[in-house]
Amino acid sequence: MTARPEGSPATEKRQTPAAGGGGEGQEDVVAVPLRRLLAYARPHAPVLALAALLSCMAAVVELAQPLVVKQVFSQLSDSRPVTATVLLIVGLFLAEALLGSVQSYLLGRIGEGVVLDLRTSLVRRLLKWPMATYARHRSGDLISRVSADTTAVHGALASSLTETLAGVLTFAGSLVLMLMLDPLLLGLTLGCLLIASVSVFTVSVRVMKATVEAQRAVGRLGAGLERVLRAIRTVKLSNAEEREESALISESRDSYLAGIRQAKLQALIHPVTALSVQGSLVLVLGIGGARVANGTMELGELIAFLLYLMYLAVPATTLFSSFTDLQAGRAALARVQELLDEPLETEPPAGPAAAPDPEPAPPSPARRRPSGISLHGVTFAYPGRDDRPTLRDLGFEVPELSRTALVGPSGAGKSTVLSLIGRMYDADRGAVRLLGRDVTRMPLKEVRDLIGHVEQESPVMAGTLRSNLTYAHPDATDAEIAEVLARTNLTEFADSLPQGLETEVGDGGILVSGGQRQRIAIARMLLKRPRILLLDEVTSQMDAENERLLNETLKEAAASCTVLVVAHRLSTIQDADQILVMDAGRIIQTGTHDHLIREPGLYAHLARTQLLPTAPPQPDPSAAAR
Ligand SMILES: Nc1ncnc2c1ncn2[C@@H]1O[C@H](COP(=O)(O)OP(=O)(O)OP(=O)(O)O)[C@@H](O)[C@H]1O
Repeated sequence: MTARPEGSPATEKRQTPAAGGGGEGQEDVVAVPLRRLLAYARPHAPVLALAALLSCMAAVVELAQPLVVKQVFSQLSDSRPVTATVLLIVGLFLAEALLGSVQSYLLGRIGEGVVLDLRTSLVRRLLKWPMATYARHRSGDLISRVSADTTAVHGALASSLTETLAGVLTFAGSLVLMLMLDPLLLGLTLGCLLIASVSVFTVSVRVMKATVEAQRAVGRLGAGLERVLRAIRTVKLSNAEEREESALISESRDSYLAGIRQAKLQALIHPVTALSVQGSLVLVLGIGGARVANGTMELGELIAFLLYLMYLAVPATTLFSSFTDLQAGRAALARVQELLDEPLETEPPAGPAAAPDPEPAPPSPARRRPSGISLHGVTFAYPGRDDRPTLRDLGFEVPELSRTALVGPSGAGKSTVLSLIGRMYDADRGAVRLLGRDVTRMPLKEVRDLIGHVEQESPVMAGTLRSNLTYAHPDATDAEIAEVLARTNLTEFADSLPQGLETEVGDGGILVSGGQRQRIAIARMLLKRPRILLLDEVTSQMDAENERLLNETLKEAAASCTVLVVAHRLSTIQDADQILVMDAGRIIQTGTHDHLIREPGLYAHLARTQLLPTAPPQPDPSAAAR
């Protein structure tokens, strides 16, 4: 498969506008509707209800306090004892503190629970996307959405939403009691708060935009870092550190600038709210004081009203700032939701196990055994390249328990054929069959259980040598491991490692050589004992001795499984049972090595260029076509 670093221009070109990770930032800010945010809190409804109940109780306790204070003033003016009433106030303070603390713990729990739910759903779905979807997203941005954006949702739910709930209760209660105390003073207070509300609403929309910009910039920073770290050798060998450094710093700066914009806007909210409350305080003091002086209002009433006004200040500030946090959380959830909405790999409809499909083409006279792998009329174009199919009406059969080689020039589509066999992609037309069954009618797990695919990049994952070897067969015994190590000439290597099989091989197999990496990847698939073994250019980094040994191993493997090997070096596949020659998405020649080197065509041409003995030179017929 042609190596395609994520985030390369080709993948960015196909990125949808809403994908969010790549150099966007100019598209409209999206936010999920509030009900969708609330839907995530639904599974925690019982705890939420308890928190709401405690909120109500705290609000009632808080709202009762000014009334009791008013009572103290009345008792004092009537020269009655106030001890019991003062004790009641202290009790109310303690009760409010206790209720507040339990409520805050419950809300924190709900927030964490929602984040856990979101991350669980994300992780479950992320690993089940079709390959084309991964190409549309950048890994670093995905990581940022799973970590940073879900945390922002936590902020919106745990603090904003729930603080809003508590704030609304105290706010509404205060308003009702203030109305009962003095409707005129309440009217003045509401006038001031209205001005604040309009300004806060205007600011909060801009805060949301700035938040989204900051989140996107963090996503791009993650994606950029991931891209650079993955290819750190190339970066160093290309002397590109400074270029990459300034690109990464520029992403950090974008995030910083958006963060500063956000901080500036949020900083406006507090003074606007405080000023409106202070403005109403001055008005109430002035007008209320005058009315107390002329005897139309009691001092206790004015003090109670002022206390309610102070109570109003806290929920008003909380409400206004929670509103902006809520907007930010909705925007973050939109980025998370976008990933959750991506479709998963398609499974066949559940039903009785599919019987082998009738083979459409009559078996070829040369076919001695049933097909291990067969492709019929397969046409396939990568997403976004519909006008240029990579495979065109391609067909071939690989008899079961045989060794077939697929050869052809670079870009002919060999790795793509292997991808279709493993259902990394589905054919646009035609059928891919494994052991007589259409892969699209088999459960994905079954397809992948049947197959052992050693990819061209022979990935070695961060972890120990043992974890790498047993990745596809976690229950492998030590004896089985020792056997495959011997078959892939890795025994000496494993013994030479400081902690043997338990030695860490580094992220991406950075601590092993290219040839060792390829042999580890092959050993991993041999340990799996698949019925179909696919090998994609897996000897490219091996020395001649290891290549010879591997060929022996593959010959042995063909006694128990069907082997399809993609190779550039024809010397490695001369004794294959069948050779398929591929060019521009089609099979153009089929036969054994001895047969093909005598036939004028691409194979003989390739053999000559690799200095293999051939029949007398023939013109290359495909050269004209290509
Ligand atoms: N994920 C992808 N998205 C889009 N195009 C792709 C993708 N992978 C491969 N291609 C394109 O499909 C064509 C065939 O690629 P493929 O990797 O199958 O060729 P190949 O014969 O295996 O080449 P090589 O011998 O160099 O590995 C190439 O033109 C390649 O650019």
